[in-house]
Amino acid sequence: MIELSNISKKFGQTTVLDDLNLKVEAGSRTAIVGPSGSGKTTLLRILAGFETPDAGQITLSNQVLFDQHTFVPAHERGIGFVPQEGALFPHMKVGDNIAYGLKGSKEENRLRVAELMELVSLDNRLASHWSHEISGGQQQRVALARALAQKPALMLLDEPFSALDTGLRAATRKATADLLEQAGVATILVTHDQQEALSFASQIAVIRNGRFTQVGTPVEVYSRPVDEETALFLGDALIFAAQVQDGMARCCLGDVSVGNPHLTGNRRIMLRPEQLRIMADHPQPTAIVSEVDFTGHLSTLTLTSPDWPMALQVKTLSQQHWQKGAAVKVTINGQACVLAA
Ligand SMILES: Nc1ncnc2c1ncn2[C@@H]1O[C@H](COP(=O)(O)OP(=O)(O)OP(=O)(O)O)[C@@H](O)[C@H]1O
Repeated sequence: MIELSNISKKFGQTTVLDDLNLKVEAGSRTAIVGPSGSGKTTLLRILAGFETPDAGQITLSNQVLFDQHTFVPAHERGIGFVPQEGALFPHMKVGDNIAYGLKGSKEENRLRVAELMELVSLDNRLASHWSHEISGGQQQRVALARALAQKPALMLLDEPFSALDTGLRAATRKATADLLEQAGVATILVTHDQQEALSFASQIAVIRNGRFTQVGTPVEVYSRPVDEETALFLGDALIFAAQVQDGMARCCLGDVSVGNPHLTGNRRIMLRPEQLRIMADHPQPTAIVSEVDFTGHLSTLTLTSPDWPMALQVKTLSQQHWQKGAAVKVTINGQACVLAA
């Protein structure tokens, strides 16, 4: 569907995008996730046609959009773009915002606007409101409806949910994902929020300093991150020194499978906190709970043991028996991930 090959971009002497390659299949959802300043918006603007790369090639359904001889302008790309904020024209009513760019008669456009508003679950009566008279979540839906009006094959979303509060954010994200899937529109979402990326997309591209450090499914990048920085960026991680041999890693918590018999030597391994099983009232405890930070649903336990080189901090489901001084047994579920040296 859309394919980027060797895309690079400099602003002055600074390399902002460095040799990026990515494929997005028709009708699929990809999230580009990375810290502030990593180049996400620049990449999205390049795909939309608002910015020109210095090198590389972009093709959409086998049509070259950009290479050293070709530059298809934004309005000819058939790509929808919902920017971070300020997406709506303030001097236009909601209905006119959505109709902007529609080419039909007045009556045809009115019907199409009603159809699009229904698609994004907006009450049709809002069509006659000014954009500042509707909520942030509704404004995002209007922006989405306006982009969908062009029947794009590809939709670009630049942190479209960032201005919304937590509850509305999750609901709008789910509604957006569902409607784009129903419409069969491929989507690229840019976000610095790893949970948003993992929940929204079927393909995650992790970007750091203008390079993709890893591209894979949400489960792959979360449970098998390539390096420590990617591991920590995608969620809480426990990282240990380990001796790796014959598909097993020996670390301070015991032996754990790494799933790959070819890895050997002194390595660093990663576990996600949910892989630790912490049992109170066990006949053979291995650690002591030295701190409990209760935050409602979850508590952070600080665990210490004379056999460990350092204390472990583990976020886990709150339980009444997590008391300071409790003796616990700690075991590992699943496989550890061996990080790049
Ligand atoms: N037009 C420009 N001229 C010069 N430098 C720019 C320009 N646009 C972006 N940059 C720089 O490129 C780098 C990447 O910016 P970009 O906005 O793509 O990052 P981002 O990952 O989207 O960040 P954020 O999450 O904060 O929006 C930054 O260092 C930024 O200052």
